Amino acid sequence: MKGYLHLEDGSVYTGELEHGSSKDINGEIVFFTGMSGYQEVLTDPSYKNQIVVFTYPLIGNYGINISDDESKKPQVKAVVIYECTSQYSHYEAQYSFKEYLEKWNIPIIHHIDTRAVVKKIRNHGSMAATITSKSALSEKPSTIFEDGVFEVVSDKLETYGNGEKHIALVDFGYKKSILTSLLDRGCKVTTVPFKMMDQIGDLKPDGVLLSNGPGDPEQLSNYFNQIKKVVSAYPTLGICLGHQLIALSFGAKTTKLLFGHRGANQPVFDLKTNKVFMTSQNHSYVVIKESLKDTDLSMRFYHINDDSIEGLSHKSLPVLTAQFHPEAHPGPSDSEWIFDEFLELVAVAKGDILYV
Ligand SMILES: NC(=O)CC[C@H](N)C(=O)O
Repeated sequence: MKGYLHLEDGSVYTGELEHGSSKDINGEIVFFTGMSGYQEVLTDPSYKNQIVVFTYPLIGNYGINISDDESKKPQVKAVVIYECTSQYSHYEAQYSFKEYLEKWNIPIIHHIDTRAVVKKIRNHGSMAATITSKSALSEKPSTIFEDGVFEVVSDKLETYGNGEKHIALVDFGYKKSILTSLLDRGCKVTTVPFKMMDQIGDLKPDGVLLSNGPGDPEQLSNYFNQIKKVVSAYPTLGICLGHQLIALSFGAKTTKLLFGHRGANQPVFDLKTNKVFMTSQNHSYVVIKESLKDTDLSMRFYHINDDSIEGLSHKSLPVLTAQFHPEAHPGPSDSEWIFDEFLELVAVAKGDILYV
């Protein structure tokens, strides 16, 4: 069926719509630049309710398997691609890209000029978009988006592994790879829905990890006091949304980037080692540098392309934060050592080692 992608600025792109429902699909449109990793992107809860444009022009060629999901189902609202192949080839693949999204009733609009769409987003900023079978709309795409974070979080605590170090993983929509990164390092992990953070004390964890998650971190302002208490009490790692929430809870401010960082080759500078490494990223919001001035936080990492903050440390507490994704999936594993550094902070606090 012929389909149309309408952007907030009035531009319209024509393509082929697969499994579009009679309802128009509305959401924030963002783009991902990695050449592979589409399955992880589809299932990353941080993309909840977003319409994702894949810049790589051929999507689906290695199908969808049962092990690379980052959560139990696709989270994106819709996808925009150039060519979507049904002919996949991979020994682990179980479905084609189309079959998988059809199963979950998620629309694909393909044969869209994705280069033109991405250029538009880069100049204008991420916008609201509507995908529909109608060539003209009576109203502009709505800029009111659902608060995804309340939809992606489980309602109970769950414990995995039986390692010696016990980590409370505060769930704002965590990616499975964050959990496996801790389990692979011999930790016992209890996932704690953010609404149940008051139960962390009972767990007596050795450390806390604040996860990634969708939406504007400011929407969680009711939790800032509680987050500050938790972070002040345990060695902590914050990843992406978790990093932003730590910054806000300690008095810094965040803002929205023009079009965000979403891809697998984002270069980051580490002020501690004076080294650059490649990272996987997926975020729109960033911590404002000047807002750190009156806080006890300082910049540890920054993005080489636009100088934005990519991670923080605390002047006296064992706290480390990363705006990028050390668990990768998709993307390079160059920053996996962030988990090791966090577990060293945990070991020092436990008295297992003297200092990092
Ligand atoms: N991956 C994430 O945790 C994303 C954080 C936040 N939702 C943002 O877009 O900036």
